[in-house]
Amino acid sequence: MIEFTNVSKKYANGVIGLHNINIQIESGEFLFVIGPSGAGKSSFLKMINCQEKATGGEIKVNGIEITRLSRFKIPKLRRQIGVVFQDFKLLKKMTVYQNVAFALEAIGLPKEEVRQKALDALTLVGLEGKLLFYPNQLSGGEQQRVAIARAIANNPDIIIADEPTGNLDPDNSIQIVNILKELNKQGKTVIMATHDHELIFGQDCRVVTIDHGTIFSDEVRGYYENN
Ligand SMILES: Nc1ncnc2c1ncn2[C@@H]1O[C@H](COP(=O)(O)OP(=O)(O)OP(=O)(O)O)[C@@H](O)[C@H]1O
Repeated sequence: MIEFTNVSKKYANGVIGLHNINIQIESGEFLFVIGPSGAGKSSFLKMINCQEKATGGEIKVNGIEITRLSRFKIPKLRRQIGVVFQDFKLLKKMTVYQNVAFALEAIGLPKEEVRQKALDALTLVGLEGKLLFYPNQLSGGEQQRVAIARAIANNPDIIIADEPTGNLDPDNSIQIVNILKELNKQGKTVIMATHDHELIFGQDCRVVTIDHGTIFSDEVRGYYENN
């Protein structure tokens, strides 16, 4: 479970990114986070893996209070959380396989486990036939699928996706959401920020709207039922 209690984020330059956020996200939920540009969606996601630290309030992830976590304990938290970004963040000089394997090697897994986990993750996203391709030989949708494989390869409980479809056309966007929904069916908590209202129409999921750094609405099935 992820639990925010009175969470605020004031950046060093004085800008308020988040103000008094209270929310509980159960394990196994699929949550869309929507809101206009600058609303605080990325700030909200960055709190969960300590990419940014809250300046007020408390955040618990699977029972652990993370706002005052020492920097030595952050890697352990991050191993529970897979992150997917809008711009894929793939390493250009590495193949599809190497991009996923590299992330697993970096946490010190043995070679055989790296191989198995990388192949399993790439198979799950349908890229087992493109292991030796380089990112610039792939479509945007395929590149994002590599990034998802990298995020899930070590079997995290939680997936955070910050505008993962922001650079993709509608068909590829749907495909990415379908992969995230499949991962959610397998038990993972998925939190996805998006600008794209069209994409979430008809999706039977909880939708949280953030505006001016606060939670403006939190609809368990509202979007689905009203649209
Ligand atoms: N590192 C930072 N330093 C200072 N201000 C920041 C920083 N990161 C974000 N902000 C500010 O915090 C507010 C919320 O930004 P955030 O990136 O969380 O919004 P967002 O909803 O994700 O926007 P977008 O949809 O455009 O990505 C904005 O006013 C932004 O300028």
